[in-house]
Amino acid sequence: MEIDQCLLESLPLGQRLRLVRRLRCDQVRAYCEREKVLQRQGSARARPLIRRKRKVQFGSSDIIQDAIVRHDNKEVVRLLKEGTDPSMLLPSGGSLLHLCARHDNVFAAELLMERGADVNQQDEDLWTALHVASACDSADMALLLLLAGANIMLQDINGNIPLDYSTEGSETNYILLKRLEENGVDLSTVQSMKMQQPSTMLSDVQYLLTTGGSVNQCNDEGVTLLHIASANGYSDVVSLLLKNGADPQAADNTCCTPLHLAAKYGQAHIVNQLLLHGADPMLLNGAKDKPSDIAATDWIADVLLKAEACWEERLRDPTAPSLPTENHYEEVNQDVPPSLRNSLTFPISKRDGLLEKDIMFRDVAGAPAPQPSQENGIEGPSSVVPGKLEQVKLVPPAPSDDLASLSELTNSSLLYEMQKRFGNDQIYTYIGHILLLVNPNKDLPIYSTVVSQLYLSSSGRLCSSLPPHIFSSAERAYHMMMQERQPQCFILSGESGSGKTEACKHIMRHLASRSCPKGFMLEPKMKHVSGDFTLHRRPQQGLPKATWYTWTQLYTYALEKSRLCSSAPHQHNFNVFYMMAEGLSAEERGALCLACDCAQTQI
Ligand SMILES: Nc1ncnc2c1ncn2[C@@H]1O[C@H](COP(=O)(O)OP(=O)(O)OP(=O)(O)O)[C@@H](O)[C@H]1O
Repeated sequence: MEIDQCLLESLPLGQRLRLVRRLRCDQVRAYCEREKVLQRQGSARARPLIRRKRKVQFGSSDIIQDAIVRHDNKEVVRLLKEGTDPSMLLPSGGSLLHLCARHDNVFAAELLMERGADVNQQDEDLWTALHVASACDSADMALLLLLAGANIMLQDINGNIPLDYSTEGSETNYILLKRLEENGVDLSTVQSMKMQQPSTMLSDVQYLLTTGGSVNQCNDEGVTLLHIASANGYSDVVSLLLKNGADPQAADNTCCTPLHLAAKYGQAHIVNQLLLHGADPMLLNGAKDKPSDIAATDWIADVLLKAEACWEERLRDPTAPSLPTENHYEEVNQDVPPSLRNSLTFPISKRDGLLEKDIMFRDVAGAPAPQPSQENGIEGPSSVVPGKLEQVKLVPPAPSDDLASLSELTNSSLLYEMQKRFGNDQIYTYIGHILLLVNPNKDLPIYSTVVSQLYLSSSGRLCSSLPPHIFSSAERAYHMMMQERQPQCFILSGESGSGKTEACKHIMRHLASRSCPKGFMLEPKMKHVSGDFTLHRRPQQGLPKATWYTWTQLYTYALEKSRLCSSAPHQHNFNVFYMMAEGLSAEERGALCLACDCAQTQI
């Protein structure tokens, strides 16, 4: 209904109001009609979508990997019978046999080898399945691989044979030594075989010099001979290169100098050599780290920090000495991961993976298992005995680490991935910046100081070669706090018993060791008093347990007392009550007035 404005103004007030009211009513009615039609159209469009069942389909390669990890050998047999390729390569360049060795699935390994899988297949770090079995101390697997003809002398890109990754005194170590003995190879032969590489490089450099070649030539990655020799610890080669004019400040494409690499890979003597030849300890690499920031050992970091102080002093006073005089070279090599000593000349970019692999698989038989958390859940870094080897098993990164990258994110694909990951002890998963945690309800060797240090980063960006972890979320929050100069807050939400308190302890431990690596104990301020924001509860029904971290203090606020006396349907009460109900004796229950039925009903 349309009204002429002039006509409207000419009407007396009472009529005008009635007319306008009618007009408004018409408008509202028309609006409601339109809404209804739109809703009908919307639901008509949505209905076929609901009826159409979505099916998530995975390739046979994913399914067989999953079956191997879960030890579902019937499934492995079925898939192989249906024609799944036993020699397929994994994204890491490894084979299904590597996966079997990683998860100690001897039966599946046998099946794969029967069907022609290559027992000596090497992954991109040149690890064979036997390297993996040795690192994981899987004696049965090592034996099987050796019986199937695995080459015990194959070297990885660091020149290490499987024996180098086995733990002295372990069964795997014994099997490997026995096999070497049977083949007439003694340890000195192995050693000299490994030493061949530096002498080959030395003679190559000598040849280059006699033919007038440049010692400063670099490859496509900007890596010079001095980078390679420094990273690998080839002292003689480094001396020769430096004597013949190699540039100690040469930077590769990631702005790393030979000093960065020597520091990072724990080559203490090379660090000394380079500093003596004028290498600048103040130069920053692409990640804005000085060599001292990425040093593999405290000793090297100390030497570099002293050198930095001298350089700074020299800027003020050019007559000051360029280097401190003391030298403790002999003390250092024990700290360097064995796999990184006596290494070969392989692309530098490869070496990061090896350093991490070495730490991931470091699993010392006889080494004490990680101690259960203290009452406050926070082991101060001071509690870690220096030099003690800790058990660490991180699962290598996988494409499913971030579910946000799945091409189709539905309930079923999400659940499938989470279940698969859980079975593989991958309890952490990203969805973008959110970290999902599935409570493993068992101790996993992924919270030691070594792991915490692995996740330290100078920029707050997650290292792509590390799997999702609560430490990386803590690290991110720390960097956000430093960048934005704003307090940061973690919201831990989940059902009772889902692991929020444990997660909180791990965050605290990481932040504590980051803020004071030399160690201090935090006050036990955490108390199990609060309720939590559960997954099922709407925000107005309960508030999240909120935790603020202010360097040394952790406050846990109990904001949800209602959960004690009036649980909503399908909601759990506090975990501790279920434990009490199950674990307390009749007397103890009586003393706590829990004997009657109403107490049971309460939980
Ligand atoms: N990351 C983990 N690794 C190993 N065990 C864990 C982990 N997280 C939780 N747990 C186990 O689950 C139990 C319950 O976890 P936690 O107390 O953290 O749950 P919660 O969510 O804080 O529970 P509530 O809401 O009742 O306080 C722990 O006592 C521990 O045994």
